[in-house]
Amino acid sequence: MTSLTLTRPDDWHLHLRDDEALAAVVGASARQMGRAIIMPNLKPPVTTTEQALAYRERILAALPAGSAFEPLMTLYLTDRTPAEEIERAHASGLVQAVKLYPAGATTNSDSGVTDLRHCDEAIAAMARLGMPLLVHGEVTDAEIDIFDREAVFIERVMKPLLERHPTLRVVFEHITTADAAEFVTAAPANVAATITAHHLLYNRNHMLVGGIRPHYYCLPILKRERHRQALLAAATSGSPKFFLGTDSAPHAQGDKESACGCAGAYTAPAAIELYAEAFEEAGALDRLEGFASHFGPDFYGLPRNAESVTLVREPWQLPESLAYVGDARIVPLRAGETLAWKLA
Ligand SMILES: NC(=O)N[C@@H](CC(=O)O)C(=O)O
Ligand SMILES: [Zn+2]
Ligand SMILES: [Zn+2]
Repeated sequence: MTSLTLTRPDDWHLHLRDDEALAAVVGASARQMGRAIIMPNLKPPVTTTEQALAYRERILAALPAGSAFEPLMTLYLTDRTPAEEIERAHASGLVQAVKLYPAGATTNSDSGVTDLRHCDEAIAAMARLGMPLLVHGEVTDAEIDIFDREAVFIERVMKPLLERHPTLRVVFEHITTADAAEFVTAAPANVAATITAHHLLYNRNHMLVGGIRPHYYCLPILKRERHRQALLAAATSGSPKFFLGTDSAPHAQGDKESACGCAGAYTAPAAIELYAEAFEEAGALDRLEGFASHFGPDFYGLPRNAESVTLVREPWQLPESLAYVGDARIVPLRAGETLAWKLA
């Protein structure tokens, strides 16, 4: 196959940051994606509808001229989010979902939830309104090994949550383990998952063998090869429960290449190309469109995009780095390397 035309994809999990960083990165996603679910982990986090709508305006203002990219906004759930805030968010028509970060789980998650039982009223409102809860699924207990945090989360948090709120629509974000893929597959239709391109392409050896590669460090951390294989099988299965979410998470080069480097892989500049590479490896390029362009809007109850995009088999080199904030640069995943597919 030398070219592949598909309905324009959407990104159901994206970090765009704010201010200068937003201006530097938004164009990369807008070039590829029709819409994206925008993560609310700013500093301070986006916890109210008013903040989400103001953030949306800043995103729209930062878009390249003529772009039709649509930011779909989210609220950051805290221990104190009132049910009325969920109702306001839903009524706005512009806030699509609410994000659960366990406190301390990842970048800018200090205001995250300490105990989900504090959020029962907000979550009951979401279940009633059909608003999805997007979950960063890792426990944060110091004694749990970083490679086990997702699997333990399923038992300790995800299962009890769905027992208390069986009709809640849940997206298990950026899944990284066979355990999560199996859990989502077995769950009822109100439970789905996003999968990143980097978790489909890489295992922990890519990050750690022959030297530590900070641009492969993200959360949840890359796992063993058998988990990557399970994710690839889920993504290419044709199941509508699994759809595209890049988790493209920009950090300045110096914040990644550091003695204490930030978590997050910047994949937006070549997102669909990276997914195409993963699907091709699995011999499933014909399943890419469902995963990238159909199942996400179907789950969110939104129309599929009307436009299409074309990928061509044409080797091209990703830049070593790109302009970011001030003098700082940002290093995209696979910087300086050659990719097989190119968005026409
Ligand atoms: N994925 C990451 O490693 N980092 C994300 C946060 C997140 O999605 O957990 C970020 O905001 O930098
Ligand atoms: Zn996350
Ligand atoms: Zn994320």
